[in-house]
Amino acid sequence: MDQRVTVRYVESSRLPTDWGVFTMHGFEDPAASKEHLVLTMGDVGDGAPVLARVHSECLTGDALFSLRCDCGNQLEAALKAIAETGRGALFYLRQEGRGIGLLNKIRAYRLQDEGADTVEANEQLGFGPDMRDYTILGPMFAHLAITSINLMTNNPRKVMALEELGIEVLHRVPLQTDSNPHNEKYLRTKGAKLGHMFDE
Ligand SMILES: Nc1nc2c(ncn2[C@@H]2O[C@H](COP(=O)(O)OP(=O)(O)OP(=O)(O)O)[C@@H](O)[C@H]2O)c(=O)[nH]1
Ligand SMILES: [Zn+2]
Repeated sequence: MDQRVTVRYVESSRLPTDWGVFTMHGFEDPAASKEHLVLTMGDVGDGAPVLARVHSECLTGDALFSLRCDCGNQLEAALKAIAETGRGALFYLRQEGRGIGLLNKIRAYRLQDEGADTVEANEQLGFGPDMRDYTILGPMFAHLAITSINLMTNNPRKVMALEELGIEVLHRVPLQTDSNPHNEKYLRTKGAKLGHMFDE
């Protein structure tokens, strides 16, 4: 395992939602001063493949109803799918703004307001297009004894990152939600520059 990964399990509790009652597991990464969550339903440690979502924090989309992206809709769709299946895991990683943080995301949005796309905006700020590090997932998967998943994502790089961690990704389950006039360009750029797979 990566020597820098210091993620530790802390505690679990119930988390009732509109779609069902999840168990919420808290993890801390003291070296990075980050706190991560996993919501599970059912017995995810029994060895059978688990329906899973690895969701990156997007405060604006997940909590503030922003139409600039598809994050809030994806979060809701993933939780619903897990509840309908009765078993699954949603990893909620505090990697806001593809790892650049909330305030830098606002800087990037400002550049996008002036015409840049999401990749150009990151680059103008001196960041790579996607600064996320998925190695933090290693201890979280190990704690939950999940070794094999069906992953809800449109991002093939996420699939590769998980396989590199030793997690078997049996299927990629597309997680597409409706576009709107505010996120059309964002979704187009993800498809054209970041490799995301979308059906027309
Ligand atoms: N830097 C930056 N980050 C953004 C922007 N819009 C959304 N994000 C962040 O992007 C992350 C979500 O990543 P996405 O690229 O939308 O999707 P993904 O996780 O790679 O792929 P899926 O699994 O298909 O959702 C969240 O952390 C958001 O905060 C943006 O314009 N600039
Ligand atoms: Zn978002």
